[in-house]
Amino acid sequence: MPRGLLVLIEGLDRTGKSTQAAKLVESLNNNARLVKFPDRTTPIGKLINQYLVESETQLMDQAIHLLFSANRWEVAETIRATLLEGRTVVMDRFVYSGIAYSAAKSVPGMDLQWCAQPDKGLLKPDLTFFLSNSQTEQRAGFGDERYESSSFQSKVRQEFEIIFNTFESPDYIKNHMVFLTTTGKTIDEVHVMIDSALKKFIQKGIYNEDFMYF
Ligand SMILES: Nc1ncnc2c1ncn2[C@@H]1O[C@H](COP(=O)(O)OP(=O)(O)O)[C@@H](O)[C@H]1O
Ligand SMILES: Cc1cn([C@H]2C[C@H](O)[C@@H](COP(=O)(O)OP(=O)(O)O)O2)c(=O)[nH]c1=O
Repeated sequence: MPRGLLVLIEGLDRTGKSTQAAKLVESLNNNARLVKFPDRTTPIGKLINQYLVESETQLMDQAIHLLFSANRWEVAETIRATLLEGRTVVMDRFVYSGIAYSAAKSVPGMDLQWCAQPDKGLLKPDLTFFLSNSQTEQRAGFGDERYESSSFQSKVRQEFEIIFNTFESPDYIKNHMVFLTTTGKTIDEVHVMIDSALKKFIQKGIYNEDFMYF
């Protein structure tokens, strides 16, 4: 039995990632599994949630970075097992967010290499969608959480670009990443873009049984 596909939906805050991840899983007849990061339901995830929603919660930037990474390692084995069952796993954020948001803080010593280290060894997605939207600040809920300010988001965007160009080969970017601008597009229109890119990816037959790793 062929393994399932590991699909990632990435992007800045309120770009429609969760909406699209849920729609994608639904369109795969619920045979796919949705995994959202941060997973706020685990004990580590509860701490992360507190940090994000309560501005008075203080944690060293290094500590919260490691908690976000640990939150991914908590479910790493479940993700692998699901893929080996032949089911697709759709992730809503993953390692790229972990590196980009922490690096955007410009904390001395927390450079890209430092930020990337704790996630080394996690499975790398077969296909990543990166959603961009220039109107997210007008969306419901923007500004409710710690990182949701225009200036910080624009720093995060720059870090994402640096990460893709530093850590990923042009070949990986060409074959395994899809950048979608969704400004002015409805939820359904974005879904159609994602669905057709996924079908094209499967048709090309680029992914194989071997897993890739960060
Ligand atoms: N294409 C779209 N057009 C308009 N509103 C959208 C679109 N996609 C998502 N939204 C809305 O924007 C808000 C944030 O969407 P969400 O999927 O939670 O984003 P994220 O997971 O990236 O933070 C929600 O209120 C959602 O209904
Ligand atoms: C997964 C992850 C998210 N984050 C940040 C991004 C978001 O600002 C915040 C919460 O993520 P998320 O719940 O996806 O927020 P949103 O729905 O607004 O996109 O946590 C990190 O800083 N590091 C990480 O490793």
